[in-house]
Amino acid sequence: SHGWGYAADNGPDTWGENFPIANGPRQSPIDIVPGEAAFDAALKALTLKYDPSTSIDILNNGHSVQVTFADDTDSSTLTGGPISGTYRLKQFHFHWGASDDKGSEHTVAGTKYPAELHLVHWNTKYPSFGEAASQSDGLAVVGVFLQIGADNPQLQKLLDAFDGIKAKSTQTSFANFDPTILLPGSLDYWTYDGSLTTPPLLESVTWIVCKESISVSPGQMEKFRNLMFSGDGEAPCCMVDNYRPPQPLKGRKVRASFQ
Ligand SMILES: CC#CCNS(=O)(=O)c1cc(S(N)(=O)=O)ccc1C(=O)O
Ligand SMILES: [Zn+2]
Repeated sequence: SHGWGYAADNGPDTWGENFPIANGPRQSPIDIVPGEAAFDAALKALTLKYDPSTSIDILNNGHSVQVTFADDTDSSTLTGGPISGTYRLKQFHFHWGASDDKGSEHTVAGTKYPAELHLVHWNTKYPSFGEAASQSDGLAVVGVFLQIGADNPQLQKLLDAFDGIKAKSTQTSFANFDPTILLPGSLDYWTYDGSLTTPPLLESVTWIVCKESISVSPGQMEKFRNLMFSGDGEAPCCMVDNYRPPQPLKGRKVRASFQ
């Protein structure tokens, strides 16, 4: 099997072969230890302003399920928080496990959540996402943990679209979706300097991880697990455990926006 993935022969432990930055100084995800995160009163509140008309399609890209947004204007943006300037929403996607005891990328004092949502934004001081992705302040990803609980009706429209994108490299239109409905009630967050958690693992991400999680039911988790890493006509392989484990902190400080 060529190309990176999450299996034994192409998973996170092998990524350093083609992407040596995998062993770099600011890799993600990390284990967040609340007791070691310093409250920083200078951190601003997050301002997330999303225009549902910018949602375009939902895609199974062979690594995750992703909803892509039009990012040619400042219609859906992230401002405030630990960042300066305006970052545009490009896409959101998830990471999850084969069972409810794992699946998130970030962990909190060693605790794994069953899934984690990532909303990817890029700094408009750069001309494009691709250009921003290679800059140390180019990207900002908001992470939200999903924890097992009651059915989450806000996820339902997303989950209902999964039947049409079961196989790798399939997509369907996905209009008028407002990702705000996926956010927790509190936007208290931890923040640190990190990287993409998939190849090319670029060290260009300001991570903003929400302290409060959103709920997902066991039945809803099964819908994520029915997606496939494999394409039509390939040996079927369920899309599960598409998460990178926590990476060394290497002296980085994690700050908290809350006391
Ligand atoms: C150049 C380049 C790049 C990365 N693209 S991404 O930021 O949308 C992204 C970000 C992340 S994550 N987990 O780092 O937010 C995962 C996957 C993707 C993706 O390509 O699908
Ligand atoms: Zn991600």
